[in-house]
This record gives sequence, structure tokens and C-alpha cells, in this order.
Amino acid sequence: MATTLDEHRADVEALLAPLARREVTGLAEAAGRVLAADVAALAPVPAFRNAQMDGFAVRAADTADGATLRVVAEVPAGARDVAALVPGTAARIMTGAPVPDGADAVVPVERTSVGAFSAGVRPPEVSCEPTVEPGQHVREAGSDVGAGDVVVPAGSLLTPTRLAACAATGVGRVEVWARPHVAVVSTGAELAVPGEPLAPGQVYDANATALAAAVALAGGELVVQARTGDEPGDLERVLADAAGRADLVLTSGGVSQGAYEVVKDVLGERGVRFRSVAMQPGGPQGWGTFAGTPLVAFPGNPVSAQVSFVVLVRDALRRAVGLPPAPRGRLALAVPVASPPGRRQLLRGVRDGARVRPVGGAGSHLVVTMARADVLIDVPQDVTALAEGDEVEVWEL
Ligand SMILES: Nc1nc2c(c(=O)[nH]1)N[C@H]1C(S)=C(S)[C@@H](COP(=O)(O)OP(=O)(O)OC[C@H]3O[C@@H](n4cnc5c(N)ncnc54)[C@H](O)[C@@H]3O)O[C@H]1N2
Ligand code: MOO
Repeated sequence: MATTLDEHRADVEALLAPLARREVTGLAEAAGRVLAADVAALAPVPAFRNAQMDGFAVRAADTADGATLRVVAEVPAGARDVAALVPGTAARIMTGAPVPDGADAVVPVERTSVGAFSAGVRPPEVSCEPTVEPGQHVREAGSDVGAGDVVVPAGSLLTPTRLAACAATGVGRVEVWARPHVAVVSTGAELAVPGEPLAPGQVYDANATALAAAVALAGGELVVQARTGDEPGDLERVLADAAGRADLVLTSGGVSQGAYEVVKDVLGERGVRFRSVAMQPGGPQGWGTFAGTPLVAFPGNPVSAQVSFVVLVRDALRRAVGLPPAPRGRLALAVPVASPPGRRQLLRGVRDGARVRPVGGAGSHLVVTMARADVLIDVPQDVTALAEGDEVEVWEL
């Protein structure tokens, strides 16, 4: 009996479990990564009591009845050793500058007798708006976060806002889940490079591009993208290089029943296992290690290779980088669907409002039609007919 998709997926997930690894990076490189450990604030925010407005630091009680205050000091942002404010005086202060001890309020310049600042001229005195509340326009130290408090918890995706929070609290490096290095190897003597002329009998290599993009979107880092023909020696050389540079090697092609199944032949001798999985597309599959590096061998048909990645490898890569599984959902079928028995079908589907309908035919070569699909419709192995309105599980593409 052919292996079920769930059984094969479990084997591939076990093979890829060691890909999860932590590393410490700078903040710029951490964008889009997932935090592996809590980040705690090294400094409080604000680090000191400071002004929220350009204006005058005062004692609120001194300003009653429009009293005139002598302007005795100048406090720009970045000022150090700021003297305490003597009663009955004011200090000209700029946004972000330390509020002098003794002052308990900042009055914006436009709400004082001065009206506006002009460069280089310090007004000798000032009177304020009628009501000045203690604490107004003063940003207290630690009012955003205290030193030692958790700024961003482990498991968070590092978005610009969260990275800014790390930076603002003095944290320059963070522990994240490492991006596994992935090699993508397309096999087949017939493959041509997109952008170059197509000779008779050739087919453009779509899998290298598809798998490279899929790896990147699942959080992996592409380190090798190679093509090899049907020469065992070539394949061995390419795979040895790939296995030396990557944490995971993905191959496509050469795994079915043909006379030139180079992947199956070369890897089979090295302990990689091949089996027929009861799914369509993506029936013939291989998995194991090459020179100690995990390797997953997908069939060459471009629809099969892409579907195989989605259902076998995508979530394992996402897990390694700390991401949750890709979203799966349930949708009602917009049309009836017939399905052959004994093989779990992964039909290309397109959303139709809250419903889903199959798009294109079943052929695994229909790589362009596949691009119209936004989900895979998952028809269980034992189901042969579904009616309009029946709910099906879908995998996002
Ligand atoms: N006698 C049998 N023949 C086949 C069987 C079978 O059980 N018995 N299985 C079929 C199924 S299902 C699949 S899937 C394919 C898998 O074939 P391979 O993995 O050996 O792949 P190839 O033969 O190398 O290529 C298949 C097909 O895909 C095209 N291809 C390959 N690589 C690429 C690429 N990188 N980009 C675009 N297209 C690619 C290739 O030209 C072939 O047309 O086997 C069936 N046969
Ligand atoms: O199992 Mo194959 O992937 O259908 O074309």
C-alpha cells in the first residue's frame, strides 16, 4: 500500500527538525525574523524626565495670576548637568531636553507672553497661560518602559515597530531563529535557462525559480541554485557542493520510473529512500541525507514539485524559523468535484467569494494555469465525490 501524505509528511518533518537553530544578529539583519528569546530593556524609556514641548520649564504654582518669571537658563536637547530651577524663575527648554529639578511643568512657547522663539535671542522674562497644571508636558522617566522590563517577547515577528522598541531601550543585538541555508537543484538533461533560447526538446526550468521563491517566503535562505543533467557524476558533484554549503537540499526530477532517473539511482545507492505517496500531484518522493545534509527529492513535473513543497516542506521550514504553520482554512465548494479513489488530491483552486472552485485540469505540467490558483483544495484519499456546498480544507498558495 502506498504511504499516506500524513505519514510521509511526518517523516520529512522529522528529517528537518534539526534545522531549528538560534543565532544572534544585529537589528538591521533581524527584520522579518522571529525572536528566539525575550528582549529586556537595557535602559528605561524615557531614560530621564524630559520636555514634550518647546517652551518654558516652570513650577506650576509660580505661574498663577499671569506672574512674570525671570528666564534664568537655557536647556537644549542633549543638555547635561542642568541646574535645579529656583522658585520664581523659568528655563527656556526644547523638546526632549531634561526638565530641571524643581520644575514640574512645561508651558509651550505659543501659550506664553513670548509667543515664539527666535534663534539666539533668550527672552529675559515670561508669563504663562492662565492655567498651568503640575506635570503638564513633562515626560516622566520610565513612563514607556522600565529598565529590565520585557520589550518584545520570544516568538514575536520582528517588525519595524518591535525593532525600534529594542533599539530605543539600548538593545543592539537580538537572538533570533536562524534562516536555514537551502540548496535547490533541478535535474534533467532537457532543462533550459529562462531568458535563453529554447532548443528542440528542451523545457524551461520552472522549478528552480519556484522552489527558490518558496524557500525565501518560508523563511529559508537560498545558498545554491543549480541545474544538472542526467550524468550521475555531474549530479554527485553538484550535490556534494550543495550539501557542503546548505542545511537542506531540495531536488526536483528524476524520481519516477523512467530509464534515466538519475536522482533515484545516485541517491538510492547512498541511503536516500524513495516511495510512492498516495497523493496527486506529487506521488513519487524521496527523503534522506546526502553527505550528512538533509535532502528531500521532489518529482520534476512543475506542479508536482510546487505542491510537494507546500504540503511537505513549507511548514517544517517555517517551524525552523519560529513561524507558525502557513494558514489552512475550510471553504465550501462552488461546484461538485469528482476524485479518483486511493489518492489524496490537491487540486488547484481559486476563491470565489466565500467559496472555492477548481481551476485548470489535473495535469502536473500545467504550470501556467497553476498561477491562477490561490489555494490547494485537499480532497481526502477515500473521497470520490463532493457536492456543491460541501466544505473542503484548503492550503494557501
Ligand atoms: N511509468 C511511469 N511514469 C511516470 C510515473 C510512474 O509512476 N510511472 N509517475 C509520473 C509522475 S506522477 C510524475 S510526478 C513524474 C515524475 O517524474 P520525475 O520526477 O522523474 O521527473 P522528470 O522525469 O525529470 O520530469 C517530469 C516532467 O517534468 C518536467 N520537468 C522536470 N524538471 C523540470 C523543471 N525544473 N522545470 C520544468 N519542468 C520540469 C520534465 O521535462 C518532464 O516533463 O513521472 C511520471 N512518470
Ligand atoms: O504524482 Mo505526479 O506528481 O501526479 O505528476
